[in-house]
Amino acid sequence: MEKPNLKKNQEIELNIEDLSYEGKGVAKVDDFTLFVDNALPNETVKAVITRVNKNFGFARTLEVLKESPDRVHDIDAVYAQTGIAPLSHLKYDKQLEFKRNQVVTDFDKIGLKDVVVNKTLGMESPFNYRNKAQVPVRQVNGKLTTGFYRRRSHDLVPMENFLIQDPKIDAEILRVRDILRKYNVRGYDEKNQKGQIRTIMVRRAYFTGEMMIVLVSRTPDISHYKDITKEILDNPEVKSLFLNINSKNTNVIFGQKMTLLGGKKYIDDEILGHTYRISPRSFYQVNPVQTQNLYQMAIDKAELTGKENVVDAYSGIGTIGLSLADKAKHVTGIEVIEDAVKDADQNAKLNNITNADFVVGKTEDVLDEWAKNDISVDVLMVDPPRKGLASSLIDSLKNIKPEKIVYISCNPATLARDLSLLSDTYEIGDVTPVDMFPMTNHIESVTQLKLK
Ligand SMILES: C[S@@+](CC[C@H](N)C(=O)[O-])C[C@H]1O[C@@H](n2cnc3c(N)ncnc32)[C@H](O)[C@@H]1O
Repeated sequence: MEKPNLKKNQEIELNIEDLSYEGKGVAKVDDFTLFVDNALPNETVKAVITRVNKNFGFARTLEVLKESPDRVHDIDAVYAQTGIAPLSHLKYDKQLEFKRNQVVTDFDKIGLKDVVVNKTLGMESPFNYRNKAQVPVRQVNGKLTTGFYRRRSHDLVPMENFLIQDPKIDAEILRVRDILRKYNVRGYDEKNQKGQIRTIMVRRAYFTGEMMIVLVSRTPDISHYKDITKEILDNPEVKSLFLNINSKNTNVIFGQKMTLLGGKKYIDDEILGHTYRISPRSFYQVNPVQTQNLYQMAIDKAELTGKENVVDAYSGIGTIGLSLADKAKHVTGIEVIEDAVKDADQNAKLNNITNADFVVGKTEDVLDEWAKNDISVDVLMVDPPRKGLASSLIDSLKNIKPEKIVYISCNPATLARDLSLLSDTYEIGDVTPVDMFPMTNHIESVTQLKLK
């Protein structure tokens, strides 16, 4: 392939042919692929080239010259330029179609052409759903400012309405921002490694309204921190306030040191009628409405009769295992983060659940031990991170042979890979994508596997 003579900052007219996995328009210039922000298939756009790599490049739409009927107009184009809502310019029903098509494509690629992929289960109201915000903070024009990153950069786009977050979280971010401004606390200066606050994290429990705030600072020396603590806790919904110190030049949000400034160490929320305790570092699903739909679907696919030993692998704070405990003989959760396991143990007690316990460890290590010791599992629920299941875990599963596996996935590519590896031992049921992340390109799905 001859690389065309394209340069950064060059303006160019492009015909968009497809939508990439990341939700970018795909255009070809003499067979050279450009990924274009805020562009849809069948559109012609005027764009500016933002990067040229060896085999592909990136561009940003400046003007839509010929428009797709699938484009949405009433949402500010600024959202499509940031990583927070990269699909907000696409009609919602088309977003759901796009997500289903991605799953179909990934299954086709791996050779699982016969697996049925159902329609994506969407939301009735696909905005303001997130119960957690991690908002970057910078010093802009001499003021501590909150917003979101422009895509593929750390440039802050100042924002007050974040479109997909709980509006009470958006309001709280502005209130905290103003308190910090009042005491002359500075926003982070990434380039010069100066300034203080780099992120404000807010979690708001959907069912109880309790809020947790974590101020992530480059340095621990925040003057007036007692006044700041008092004013932040003046909002009676804020039940927990932490200061986290992260002095490294890194994309990882939290540093090692997490100090409680005021209130309690956790907040409580409810899912499917159970109460959960959530610590700042624990994984907790971000879309409360769809989480209940997702969990219910997963529990239904487990087809429990009350006699089963169930493993909830990648259990987080125990939400899936505890939601199904009353339908099983016993539940064992496996989770690598110790704090989350402590939360899970606490959550079992809080809900008077006596047939569930949780172990700290990697699922692949724990189940390898179980395979060696002939410990049986009737039903396995797996909800791994994006990288999917370790290959050693697939080997252990072929020895342990649970009757059923329910696979909750947040990455259709690794789901397809893992199901293909298990397909000699398991019958693969239909796959249902569940839209946990409207306006973004992220795809969650649930599948049932039955031992052949
Ligand atoms: C997608 S989250 C699911 C959590 C939980 N099932 C829920 O719905 O809230 C994945 C979880 O797996 C944990 N994790 C990551 N790698 C792991 C591993 N190898 N073994 C066990 N847990 C792991 C993470 O800490 C995280 O809590």
